[in-house]
Amino acid sequence: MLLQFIALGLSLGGAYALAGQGLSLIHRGSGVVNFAHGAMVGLGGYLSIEFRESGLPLALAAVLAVALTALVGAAVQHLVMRRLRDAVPLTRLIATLGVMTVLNQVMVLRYGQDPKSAPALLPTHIFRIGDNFQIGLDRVLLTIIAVLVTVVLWLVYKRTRFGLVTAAVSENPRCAATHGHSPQRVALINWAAGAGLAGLTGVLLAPLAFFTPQQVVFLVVPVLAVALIGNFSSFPLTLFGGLVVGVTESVSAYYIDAPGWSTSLPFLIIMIVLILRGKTLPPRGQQSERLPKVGSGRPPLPVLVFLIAAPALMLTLPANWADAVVTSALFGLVGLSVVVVTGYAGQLSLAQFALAGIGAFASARLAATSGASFVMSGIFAVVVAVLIGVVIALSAVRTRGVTLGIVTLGLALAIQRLVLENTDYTGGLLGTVVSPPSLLGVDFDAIVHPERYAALAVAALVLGGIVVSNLRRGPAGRRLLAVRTNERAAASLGINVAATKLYAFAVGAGLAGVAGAMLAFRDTHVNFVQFEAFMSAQVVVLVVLGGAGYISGGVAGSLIVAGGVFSQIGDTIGIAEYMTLAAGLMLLMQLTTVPDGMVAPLLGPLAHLRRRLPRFRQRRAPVAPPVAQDIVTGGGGGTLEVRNVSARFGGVLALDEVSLSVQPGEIVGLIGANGAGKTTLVDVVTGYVPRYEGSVLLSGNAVDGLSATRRARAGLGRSFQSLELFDDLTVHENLLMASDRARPSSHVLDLLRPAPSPLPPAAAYAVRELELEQWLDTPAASLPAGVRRLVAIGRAVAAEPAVLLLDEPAAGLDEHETAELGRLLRRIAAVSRPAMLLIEHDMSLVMSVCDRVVVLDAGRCIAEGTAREVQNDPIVRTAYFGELGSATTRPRVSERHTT
Ligand SMILES: Nc1ncnc2c1ncn2[C@@H]1O[C@H](COP(=O)(O)OP(=O)(O)OP(=O)(O)O)[C@@H](O)[C@H]1O
Repeated sequence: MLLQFIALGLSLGGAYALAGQGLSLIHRGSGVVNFAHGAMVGLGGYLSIEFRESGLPLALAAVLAVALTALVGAAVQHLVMRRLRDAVPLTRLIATLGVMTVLNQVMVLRYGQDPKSAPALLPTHIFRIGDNFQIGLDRVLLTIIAVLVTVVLWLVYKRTRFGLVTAAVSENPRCAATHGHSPQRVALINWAAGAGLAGLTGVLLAPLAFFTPQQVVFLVVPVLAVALIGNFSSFPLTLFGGLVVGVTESVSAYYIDAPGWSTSLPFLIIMIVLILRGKTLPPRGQQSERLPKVGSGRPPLPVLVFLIAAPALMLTLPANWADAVVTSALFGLVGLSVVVVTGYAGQLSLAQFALAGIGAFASARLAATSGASFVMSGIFAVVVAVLIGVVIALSAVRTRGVTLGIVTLGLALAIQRLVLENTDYTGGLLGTVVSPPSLLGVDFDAIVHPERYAALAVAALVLGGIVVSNLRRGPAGRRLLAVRTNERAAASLGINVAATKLYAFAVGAGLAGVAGAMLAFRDTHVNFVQFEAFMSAQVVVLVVLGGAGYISGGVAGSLIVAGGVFSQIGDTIGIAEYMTLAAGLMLLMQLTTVPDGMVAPLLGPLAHLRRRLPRFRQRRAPVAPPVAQDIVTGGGGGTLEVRNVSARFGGVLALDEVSLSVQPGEIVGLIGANGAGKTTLVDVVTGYVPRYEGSVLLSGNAVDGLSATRRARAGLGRSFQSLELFDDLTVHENLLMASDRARPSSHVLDLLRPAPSPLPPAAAYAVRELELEQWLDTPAASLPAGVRRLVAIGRAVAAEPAVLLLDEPAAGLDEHETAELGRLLRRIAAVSRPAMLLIEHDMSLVMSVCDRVVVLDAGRCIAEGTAREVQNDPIVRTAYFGELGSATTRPRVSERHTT
């Protein structure tokens, strides 16, 4: 019997492998992870069914279906992806969600929701071995076709010129273009080939399975898992991955009775591997992705007035409109959760509607089993949704970007299949029966009083909006934006990146939980199938369409949702069923024209107007009076001691037994040629290179083993050679980040009322000394290069660290600015007395401010002394000033002292 399941798994695995190869081709040729791949498989299958039904011969129907799907793939590349070629991977991923929506809706409209299957295409002769084993020839052939396609692809991409050109384009499109290869042509061919393979998978699967438009789009989940095993590049590994996933799925169906486990298990295993393989902080040089612009979180006055009056207005609505308002308002709440998680914290979550499903499940089950009230059930929904949200967020701690999207979509599907579709848990086929809700003695039965329920839903949305607005304007929101913009810089200021992500998911899950509970109590028989994973992807599509960085963007998108307000309008003119299709198409157009969302062009000028009107000018606390004595380090200056530190990257020994110490109030220069190991030393000291030998001590206490965040909190401050400013934040906010410290209570209080944030004295001092006053309200992304550098220094100083490590702070500064910087460093050393390590190539600055200088060469410390001693040291002159040949064979300073 087990053998039978393995054989069935191999044929399923063949289909996964075939589709997985297509997904990999698209990624190879264009760098896009195509979330619409399942929909393309469905398209191929449905087309073959349609052609067969229209009387075309079997083979012709199959060939036409594959060719048309390939054409659709080429069209997606030509019409959408080509225009997004310079967009970040996340935007391109969201575009494929738009394509998924469009194809899904085309299938729904053309073929309906009922399951469909095709007549046999391949020979169906049955092989039997004994009583317990039988398999159809068509299934065997499916696996053989997958193997043959893999071999052909391997040969084409390894041995042909086209394969080489694709490899070159995927490695470096610009460089390939300069050699006369068109990246767009390569992408077009690979999209057509990849979609064609998806179509072929659909054609071969359609006779073996029943297709529904909703289910078939989620074939993308196992196929993504398969492509991940092949790392989106290796054909043999993708084949192997397909067969393994297919067999695991089939065999787990043999061993596990509970529904959903067989399809969820392989994916869950891969998720765990992905999460374990990930890193808590991205590596040096990894650029943060530019995400959509973020609004100020302040609602314009007329909108505020309308929102407060809105619940009262809802009481006058007729029943069908009230229903539409409930749908839009509650989707709006889930939309707000996407604004928090994706817009503010920059984490792509495709599981937000699944979290609403969890909220619905928890509240309805509690009410049904214990008779708990509507309010109690709602509170329980929030608690459970937050807990599950935090579990989902654990994946965001170690994965990011596209991978996180894959992981969260897989988890949404697992929640759907394991919990929400399991009738053992959900109260049988009738669903969970709950009593109509009432609040403060008022009946809110959505069937008897739909207008009251609409008022309640809108009130919940308004409250949700206020919570998100408070979040955006307070320190907690700044931390989310800091993490979204630059995780490394956030950690350098003591922000706990992992906790911040968990917090964003928790707040988002809370909002989604409320929406879920209210969606549940809308009916007396709660059916959880409405919370399918497809809707999680749909919510992201709608919110990105509206504007993921704006509260109004999250709400605007929800107006278009099926059954929502625009559907109701569409109903009156007979176009309601086309609304979701329209939303998908609009998203594809919007991403190429207004990538920040539909509300952005509206809110931009409003914000500009607000800045110009004195009454509404940004209300931020004034900069503190400029008194030098104000700069006080938290615990006074500290001592830095580096003992015999060695660090390597693969075969490169970047640091070789380096030892040095810096005393409170002392400025030590660290000089050396490019690649000498200076930045690596700063990375080691501040926790960015966690693996090293030797020891780092802060004021006598070893900090080895502590994370970058904990070292920053202990008093180790730094600046970055690449600055790593929070580009989405203003200069003022960048400086505030240095002093914001999250208290446990502030995580909740900030949601109720954002705390005022005056600039701390050290930051105010840096602002004055570095002449940054006029730039305080400018977003860091819009600053001139020199000012950016000054802000980076100001931010490091504003954190009032006990030890301050500055990595080439003067690079790019003019003479006047460098002199200012020198003066500032000396005054900080004299007044607040941190130990300062200054990496600098500008020797005049080093000579003028440093008490001592340490010279690194090829990872070794070769000299140490006063600036003048070092400058006159013949070994240093050889190694650094390049008077003679290489000095890599020179003894390190400790050896010189002992000889
Ligand atoms: N993440 C990494 N992976 C592999 N090698 C690395 C990595 N980071 C640094 N290196 C190598 O370690 C050595 C030291 O590099 P490091 O950037 O610390 O030098 P540096 O003195 O700061 O140079 P520069 O003045 O150019 O910044 C170099 O050979 C570099 O190529």
